[in-house]
Amino acid sequence: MDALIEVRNLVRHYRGVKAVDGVSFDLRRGSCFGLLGPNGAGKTTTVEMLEGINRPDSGSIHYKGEPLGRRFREEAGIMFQSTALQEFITVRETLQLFASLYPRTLPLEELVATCRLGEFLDRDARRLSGGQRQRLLLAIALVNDPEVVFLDEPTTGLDPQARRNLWDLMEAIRARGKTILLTTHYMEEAYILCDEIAIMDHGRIIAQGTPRQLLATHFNDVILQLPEADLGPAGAVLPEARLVRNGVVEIATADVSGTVRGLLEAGAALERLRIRDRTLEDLFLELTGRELRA
Ligand SMILES: Nc1ncnc2c1ncn2[C@@H]1O[C@H](COP(=O)(O)OP(=O)(O)OP(=O)(O)O)[C@@H](O)[C@H]1O
Repeated sequence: MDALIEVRNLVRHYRGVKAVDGVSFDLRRGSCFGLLGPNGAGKTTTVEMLEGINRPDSGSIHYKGEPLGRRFREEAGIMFQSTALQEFITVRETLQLFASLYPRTLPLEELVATCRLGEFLDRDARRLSGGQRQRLLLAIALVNDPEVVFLDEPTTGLDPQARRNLWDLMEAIRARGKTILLTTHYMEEAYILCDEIAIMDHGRIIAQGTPRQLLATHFNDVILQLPEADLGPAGAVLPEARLVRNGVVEIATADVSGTVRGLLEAGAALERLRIRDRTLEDLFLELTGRELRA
């Protein structure tokens, strides 16, 4: 897979704040690339520079080997975090309005079917639920049948069901060969949807790779979870790697048998013991010392 977009050494300051501090990556054709990070990491600023709506102080962005220009604008689709929808017009009219801005567009029926807008096509576009609104914004991003789609935190604020619905739509878009750049603070979302992930913090990429690669490179252990109340006297002799979350102790270990034996010998009750794999959330915590959703 070759690079559709090449990003090199992007830097962007806002009055003393280095929002983006030397970011480089390739967006490969047909892939879903995830930019992950906490609030203020620099994701939106990075995406806005790729979208051509925010100018870098330095660095370069090439689309199909050329600086961003008319070709890029015609072939890119953008789903903004918030788009002011026109008052008193329906979903159908909103789509027609956006379609009128492009020389080449997808047929309306196809957009409606892809984004499942059929049920509320004639409703005032401002009277939609959060999930319906995101589906409309996604349809707007697809109106010109783009090659590359930018999705900036598309599922933030949605309930779990609506989030899953949107994931299905994103999968369907990728299955049609589109290239996707997604920003999110949801690890699970990135893990499920993305071929490649870059984790950002303080304007820099601090880790990059496929979700599996990232976890395999950084971890060779699993997490044992046990309610703190069940530790009993073992609490005093616990291995160092422990973390208490909502009353549950987490013990990182590469030697499950040995650790379980040790806990039993030290008097812990293990009926409620759980084992979980490492997640991207753990990776972020390990790399930065902070929780991702801080
Ligand atoms: N227009 C602006 N003027 C001044 N500072 C800004 C502006 N936009 C962003 N910043 C600052 O730049 C940094 C990066 O912000 P950015 O919005 O790119 O992060 P983000 O990772 O997208 O965060 P979020 O997840 O909250 O959207 C933050 O410190 C932010 O306060």
